[in-house]
Amino acid sequence: MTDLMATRAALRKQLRQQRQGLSAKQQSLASHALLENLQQVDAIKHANSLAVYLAGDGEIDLAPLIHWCWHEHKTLTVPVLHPFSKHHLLFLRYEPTTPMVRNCYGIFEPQLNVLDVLPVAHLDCMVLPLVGFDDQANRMGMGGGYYDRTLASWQQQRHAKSALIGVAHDCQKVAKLPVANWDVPLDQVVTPSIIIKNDQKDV
Ligand SMILES: Nc1nc2c(c(=O)[nH]1)N(C=O)[C@@H](CNc1ccc(C(=O)N[C@@H](CCC(=O)O)C(=O)O)cc1)CN2
Ligand SMILES: Nc1ncnc2c1ncn2[C@@H]1O[C@H](COP(=O)(O)OP(=O)(O)OP(=O)(O)O)[C@@H](O)[C@H]1O
Repeated sequence: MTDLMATRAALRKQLRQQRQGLSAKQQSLASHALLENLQQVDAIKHANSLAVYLAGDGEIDLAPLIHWCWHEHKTLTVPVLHPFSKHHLLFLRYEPTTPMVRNCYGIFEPQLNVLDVLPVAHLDCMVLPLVGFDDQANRMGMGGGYYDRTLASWQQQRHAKSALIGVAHDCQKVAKLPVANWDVPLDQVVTPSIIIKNDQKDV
């Protein structure tokens, strides 16, 4: 393992422990405050189709956002582990009645049905969970490279107005994240108390 990967792995472990240590009350307050901030973001307001996620591991809960999006008749998708292509994700339509199963990590995902797969190029906005971030909008995830691979292909196909928004608890912020050359920077990072815009991008 390179020094960079070892540093990232140590930081990942520490930040995951931090978010796992939040109480149910802190989680609930955070998820509602996050919704208030996300509702200020143009890319969320104007998106017709979004990718979200179903929280586990102390991740900030998107349930309030999900219910608001359904109320607004936005199309939602969530990630599903690809059945054949290792470390790749599919994005499947997610509605209140969608039959759900647990994947090998214990995370709920829609039961696989090819008719429900939405190509990533069709998504207006991707809201992804962060393990860590910095004020340059660099990201670190769970380390499986699932979002890295998804974002590499999304980057090539995305339409001009699409947006990449990372969300996290405030305690996931670090001064400077060691970045890898395959990392795709976020357009914005939103937490319960801050909205960081990436200066390098026109958002
Ligand atoms: N809510 C949510 N859904 C998501 C992701 C995510 O980060 N959050 N993913 C984002 O990528 C994908 C799943 N990726 C994951 C990658 C690693 C682990 C994990 O717990 N790894 C264990 C090792 C497990 C093992 O070896 O089998 C660990 O690190 O402790 C979980 C999910 C797709 N869905
Ligand atoms: N575009 C890509 N194609 C193939 N492999 C990749 C790509 N991007 C990343 N990887 C691999 O995936 C792993 C991801 O490690 P990294 O530290 O970037 O995780 P991460 O930032 O937590 O990402 P993720 O949220 O996607 O899990 C690395 O081993 C890397 O070699």
